[in-house]
Amino acid sequence: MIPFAEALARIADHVSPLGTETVPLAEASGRRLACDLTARRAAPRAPVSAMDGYAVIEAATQPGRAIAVIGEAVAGRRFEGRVGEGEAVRIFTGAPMPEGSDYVIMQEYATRTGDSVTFAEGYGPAGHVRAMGSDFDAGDVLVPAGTLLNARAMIGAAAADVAEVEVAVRPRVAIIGTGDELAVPGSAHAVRDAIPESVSYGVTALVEEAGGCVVHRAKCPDDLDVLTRAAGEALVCADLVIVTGGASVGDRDFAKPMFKPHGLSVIIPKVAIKPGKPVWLGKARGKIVLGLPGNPTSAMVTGALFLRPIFQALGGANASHRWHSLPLAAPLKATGGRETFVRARFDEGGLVPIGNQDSGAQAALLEADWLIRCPPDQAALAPGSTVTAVSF
Ligand SMILES: Nc1nc2c(c(=O)[nH]1)N[C@H]1C(S)=C(S)[C@@H](COP(=O)(O)OP(=O)(O)OC[C@H]3O[C@@H](n4cnc5c(N)ncnc54)[C@H](O)[C@@H]3O)O[C@H]1N2
Ligand code: MOO
Repeated sequence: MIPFAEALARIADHVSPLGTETVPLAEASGRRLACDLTARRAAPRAPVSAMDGYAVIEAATQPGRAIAVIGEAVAGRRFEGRVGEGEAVRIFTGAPMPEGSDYVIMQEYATRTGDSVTFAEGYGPAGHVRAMGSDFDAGDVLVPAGTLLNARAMIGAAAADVAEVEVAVRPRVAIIGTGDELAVPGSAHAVRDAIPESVSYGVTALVEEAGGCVVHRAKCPDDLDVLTRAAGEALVCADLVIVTGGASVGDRDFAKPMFKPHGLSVIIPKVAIKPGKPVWLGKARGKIVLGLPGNPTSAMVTGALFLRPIFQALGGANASHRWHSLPLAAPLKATGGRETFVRARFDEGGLVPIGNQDSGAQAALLEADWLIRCPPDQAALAPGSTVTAVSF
């Protein structure tokens, strides 16, 4: 059994990048960026209006005095002339500010009569002008290499004005669920002693969130021959094979033995964490194999803690977690001899450990969106204490 920090270090040491490919921007969502994306132009490229209204010279404008409207500026087509004192240009949101103007009065304060406009009291103090470069400058790195292109990052990528992006090759993942008791969801109720196979569904979602693609799924009984064949098939079609269950010490725990004939070398044997100490990592036929414990909560906790760094490493990024220092809003129990990841939810006042900390829990997972990282033998903590946590 090795400490969690050592397990993360071994992932960084043993999991190599799969390489990169270029894809059209429209297909880049969910992919991991391989190179920095740099802005070709500032945004805005010139000062622009933030409102629909009238562009004027602030110092030369006063409420109640009619001024001449000399033209129009729209987003994508500027007014080519110059605004002078006592003049206004009709302007719309996003339009470049006409030369000479420095201020936009919202149309809600304007009364238009033919070619002149009068403004009501109270239009200030904001001038509603977005300064050139106020969003970003030419040459700024908008999206750094290694970023998983989520919704917000896609905006930055497109704003960088690129048609295609270089991304990490999407890891192909196979998931093998092991256990005689497992039935396809929808069929378990009809079979005595069967349970719905839930873990692979959660693991699939974790894989997809991390930028991977599940290419193969199998659900196998605890039969070493069957499992060994399943391991062989999975190793052919995937870059990463995830096997769930059978990781412990029971007579029918075959997760490691099923990979032995395929040349398994163990990188992480088990990890001194709670829950999930049976989690393991190895390599077989040049592919990464991750073994997750069968208990659903243990599988999700270890999945979250290990899949993220594995995908980062496969994608050529630094393998790391984003740890947060957050306050406790409820008491936290003392930890035992293993580093412990307490499932918690975030309330207004801070983190609240959820009631059911059983590693076999399924229903309680829905409540928990944070993991509190507790060192071994930590004393009980009172509300208000600061803890280290990672999103779950
Ligand atoms: N004598 C010992 N027993 C156990 C130890 C130990 O150190 N000594 N470790 C315990 C810990 S910790 C865990 S975690 C579990 C993990 O065991 P396995 O990885 O071998 O998991 P299974 O025995 O196959 O299953 C455990 C539990 O989870 C259910 N399960 C399994 N797969 C799924 C699935 N895909 N979907 C839903 N539920 C699943 C299974 O039915 C069992 O109830 O071992 C402890 N034992
Ligand atoms: O560590 Mo196991 O994953 O607690 O039940």
